[in-house]
Amino acid sequence: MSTIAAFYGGKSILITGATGFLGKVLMEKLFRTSPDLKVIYILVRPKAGQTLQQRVFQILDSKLFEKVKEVCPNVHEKIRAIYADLNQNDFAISKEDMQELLSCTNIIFHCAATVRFDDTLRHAVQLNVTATRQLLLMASQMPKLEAFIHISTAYSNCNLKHIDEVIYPCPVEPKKIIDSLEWLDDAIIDEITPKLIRDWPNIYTYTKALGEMVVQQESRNLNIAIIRPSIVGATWQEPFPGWVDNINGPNGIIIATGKGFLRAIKATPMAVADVIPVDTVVNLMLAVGWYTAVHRPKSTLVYHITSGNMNPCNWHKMGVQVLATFEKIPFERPFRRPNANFTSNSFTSQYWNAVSHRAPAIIYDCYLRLTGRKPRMTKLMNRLLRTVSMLEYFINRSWEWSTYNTEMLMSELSPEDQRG
Ligand SMILES: CCCCCCCCCCCCCCCCCCCCCCCC(=O)SCCNC(=O)CCNC(=O)[C@H](O)C(C)(C)COP(=O)(O)OP(=O)(O)OC[C@H]1O[C@@H](n2cnc3c(N)ncnc32)[C@H](O)[C@@H]1OP(=O)(O)O
Ligand SMILES: NC(=O)C1=CN([C@@H]2O[C@H](COP(=O)(O)OP(=O)(O)OC[C@H]3O[C@@H](n4cnc5c(N)ncnc54)[C@H](OP(=O)(O)O)[C@@H]3O)[C@@H](O)[C@H]2O)C=CC1
Repeated sequence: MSTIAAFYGGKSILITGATGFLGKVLMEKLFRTSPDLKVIYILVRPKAGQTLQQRVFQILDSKLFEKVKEVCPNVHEKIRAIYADLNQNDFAISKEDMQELLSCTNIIFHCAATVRFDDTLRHAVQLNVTATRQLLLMASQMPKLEAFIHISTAYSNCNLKHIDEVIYPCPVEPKKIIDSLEWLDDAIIDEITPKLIRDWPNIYTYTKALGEMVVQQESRNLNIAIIRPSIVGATWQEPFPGWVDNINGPNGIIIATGKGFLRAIKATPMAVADVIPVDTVVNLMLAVGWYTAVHRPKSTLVYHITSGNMNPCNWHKMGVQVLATFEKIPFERPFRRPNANFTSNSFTSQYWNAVSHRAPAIIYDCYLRLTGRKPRMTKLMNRLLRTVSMLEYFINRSWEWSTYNTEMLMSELSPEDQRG
């Protein structure tokens, strides 16, 4: 049996963000490879009219968990959904649940965050900074805690070209920002946000950098590690290839290309497409949890999980592969035949947006109106182009991430664990 899988046997694990993309795959891998773990606590909030139990059942009944049912038939008894809203300062966790978390938790994987690029600063600070601080305070009251694994992003310092596995200081102390947000009104916050985030491209990456500083400043005597994945894509191998459940990052753009909505995107074709499969990220998370708990490094180690220096791909190659795939396996009833290109400059991009995106959408909506149906294409196209505009920063640049710590960790693993 794998050393790492054996380590999680009998453990009580707390996962925040377990209902998210990364959290679900982490939960699945834990149940499938360490079915003798004691319990996984997940902080869940009601969403889209579903209760906690309904959300948990929906996740456990999904295709992603098919293999888990075979190896861990009592999985329902090993998962403990705890009501929590990270927007609330005390997470709105009941006294009884809090008592159980504080007294029983051995490992914490903190995945919860807002990953929206256009969130408000107030909401993003609440989730990506204040909630992290609150969880660290909780962790400091857990006598059995062996490791706290914080999930950040490889883009938390994307204002730098070369990024090392270290925590970089932010221009403004997180505590000062948290305190200011308590009395500033939204209008003032909106006005000062561009100046505050400086050369960060969006509020998401900026607040993830602040979150890392909070981890460093409030680590107390906790045994902590930070993991920075790049762009997390669909599963490569486990539990089966090609699983993804969101339209974030490349996923939405690829779908829009396949449906024939997107015909051109402003990208640097030779820029590194640093996409990393979600199961690869989860394998590293479990390895980091084991290493941090067993070897107890003297300081908070940062681990980059990126593909650019191991198995580099670029956006051109990815685009060609995407189009070839849709040639072989087309969507049903696409808006148009998939045929997209990268444009290199803003004027050409604006031209294609007008001619190949907005005009066809308007014409199609006229057709819908004439045939007595509700127009929807212009709204969808505007949303898609807004999404593309937010992603353009990341597809017109390349970064170099050092991976010394990740390589060191890999060298500590058994051959079986190195295979993941
Ligand atoms: C040579 C051949 C060339 C071929 C070119 C074409 C091929 C292309 C393939 C390769 C290119 C791929 C480029 C991708 C670039 C990836 C870069 C990503 C970088 C991320 C760096 C950081 C990674 C992280 O650390 S965190 C995870 C990343 N976070 C995100 O990705 C979040 C980004 N998304 C957002 O912030 C929001 O979704 C936002 C603001 C962009 C849109 O918000 P909005 O409120 O408008 O939408 P939603 O509420 O999300 O959804 C409303 C509605 O719109 C639909 N929708 C939303 N996004 C997309 C989308 N991308 N594509 C399609 N549809 C989308 C969504 O379904 C909703 O529909 P409803 O019916 O209203 O629910
Ligand atoms: N996806 C990617 O490409 C990358 C992601 N990351 C990091 O990985 C982590 C997970 O990302 P990912 O899984 O993609 O994100 P998702 O948006 O899929 O999941 C976010 C999770 O956070 C939870 N959450 C958000 N707000 C609250 C709240 N107020 N109270 C309780 N829970 C809340 C969500 O719960 P709910 O289901 O109720 O909304 C969900 O479980 C994040 O920290 C992100 O920064 C890093 C690099 C790349």
